[in-house]
Amino acid sequence: MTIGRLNHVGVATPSIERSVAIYRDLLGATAIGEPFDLPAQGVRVCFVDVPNTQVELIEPYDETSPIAGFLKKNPAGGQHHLCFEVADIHAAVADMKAKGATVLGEPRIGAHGTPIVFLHPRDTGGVLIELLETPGDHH
Ligand SMILES: CC[C@H](C(=O)O)C(=O)SCCNC(=O)CCNC(=O)[C@H](O)C(C)(C)COP(=O)(O)OP(=O)(O)OC[C@H]1O[C@@H](n2cnc3c(N)ncnc32)[C@H](O)[C@@H]1OP(=O)(O)O
Ligand SMILES: [Co+2]
Repeated sequence: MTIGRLNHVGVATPSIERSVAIYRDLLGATAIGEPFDLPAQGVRVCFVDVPNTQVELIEPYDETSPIAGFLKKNPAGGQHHLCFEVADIHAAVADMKAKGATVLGEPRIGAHGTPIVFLHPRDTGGVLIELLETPGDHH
């Protein structure tokens, strides 16, 4: 497996609305999508498009969200994960497992509508890594 393009940087926030105001008003972002719920993944999501990648703003969907613990430790929010594209998510999972990394759960459909999986931060130098099967084309 080889990681490819940095698809997005995940940023956890207690309030997508407040974070959108920061990226729009302070940082001058001009391509901010509409927030949307992803209950199956326990988050509300909003994409800030920048050249070559995206900031993926994520807010807990409810108290069972996988990012609830992170926000308890980091109440103001913060950098949460990096997402790299891979050609084949199943081959990537097999390769990661063969190399002894902990793959969290099974590949499932993420916010881009393609299969994703996460590697445990303990195997990746303390950085939560998401692998995403490359969408058909880059827009
Ligand atoms: C899928 C939709 C969307 C997309 O792109 O399509 C998303 O990206 S949604 C993103 C939210 N979903 C996930 O993050 C799913 C995968 N994450 C998990 O399963 C958990 O967050 C996990 C296992 C990484 C951590 O779970 P939790 O925080 O409940 O457990 P611990 O507090 O015990 O953490 C264990 C250990 O990991 C460290 N940790 C936790 N979160 C992070 C992080 N974001 N980056 C780096 N390190 C992290 C935590 O500090 C603990 O370390 P330790 O030294 O053991 O204290
Ligand atoms: Co993500």
